[in-house]
Amino acid sequence: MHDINELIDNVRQNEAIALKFFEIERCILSIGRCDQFVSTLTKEVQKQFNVPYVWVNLINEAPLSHLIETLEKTPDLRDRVLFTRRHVMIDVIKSGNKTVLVNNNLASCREIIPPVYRDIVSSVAVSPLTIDGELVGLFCQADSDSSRYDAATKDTFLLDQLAIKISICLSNVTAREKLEYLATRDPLTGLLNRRQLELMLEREFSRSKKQQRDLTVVFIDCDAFKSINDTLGHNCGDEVLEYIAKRLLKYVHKQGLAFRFAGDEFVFVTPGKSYDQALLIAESIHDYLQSNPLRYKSNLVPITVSFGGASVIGDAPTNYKQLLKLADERLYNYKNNRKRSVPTKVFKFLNRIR
Ligand SMILES: Nc1nc2c(ncn2[C@@H]2O[C@H](COP(=O)(O)OP(=O)(O)OP(=O)(O)O)[C@@H](O)[C@H]2O)c(=O)[nH]1
Repeated sequence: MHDINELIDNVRQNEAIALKFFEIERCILSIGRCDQFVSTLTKEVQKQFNVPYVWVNLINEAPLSHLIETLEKTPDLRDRVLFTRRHVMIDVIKSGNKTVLVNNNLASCREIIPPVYRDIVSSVAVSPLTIDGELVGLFCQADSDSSRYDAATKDTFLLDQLAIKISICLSNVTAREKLEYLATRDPLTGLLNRRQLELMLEREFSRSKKQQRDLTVVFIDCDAFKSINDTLGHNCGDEVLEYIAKRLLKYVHKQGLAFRFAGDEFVFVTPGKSYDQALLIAESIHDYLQSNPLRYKSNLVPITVSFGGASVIGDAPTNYKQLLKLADERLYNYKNNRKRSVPTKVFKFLNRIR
């Protein structure tokens, strides 16, 4: 009799857990963005199972590295997502694909615990997350009670089931994000592509006019880029483009958006900045590149850029296409004036190594 009651109790408990799993899955299944996915998942597990600390470790290499920028910028996720190297994850879960419970020697998994929880948690359940059989992350639940995730007394079957469900949903959401990333970014530099520039300008142009708030567009073009390609090879040309893109992102990051327009032409847009303010940014990029040549194999390749801008308030164009056209014309005037005056450092360098 006692056994039957126990059995019935077990069935009821399993049913309750299955319902909670269903509820979690229902909440995360149709989410299309990774930031919302991590936020909803961690909050829902906290709520359904009354777990005080829940977070996700994601691998900081392919196939998820493109998510780092967005997820790290989301304030709500500061303690809910960590980017971690694969070997650090393997050190914790070893080569198995099962949940690991740790409640003594937490130092062994310190790196996978968000810094704010490190001195609070006393037991952790670490479940591997996989996409197509490859380890891509860890789903972690923790408590200040050291007996909650005790390897000696607790079973991990249900935690493994939960991790399998999360892995399937993660695979869906990352596939959707990857598609969106590929459709909006330039594959070489990772900058937003020309289509995104036009969409953004179409939107921001009318807002800027309505609010009489300036909006400046600046073109940046690498000098003698074809000669760099021809002399040092296409790979070197690619590295030059990546180097410029990185610097562009660094200088424009908090003040606007950077785009690859075409070939060796880049554009940045600074909402709220005047023409003069935006040109100061362009000058900083120019000056940095001029004094920091790119190291390519045994060469130090000098890089110079030309630039030209236009602004909504200052130049009063009637639409965003005119704004772009004006900025492009100023870039070419700038470039042609420089070409006529002095041969650039780049040409001298290339002539020397030819
Ligand atoms: N390596 C590399 N080259 C590219 C890429 N896209 C376009 N190009 C090359 O970029 C070159 C652009 O040449 P131009 O527009 O004449 O530029 P430039 O030599 O800098 O000339 P100026 O702008 O007048 O100084 C072309 O030779 C293209 O083949 C790319 O993704 N990678």
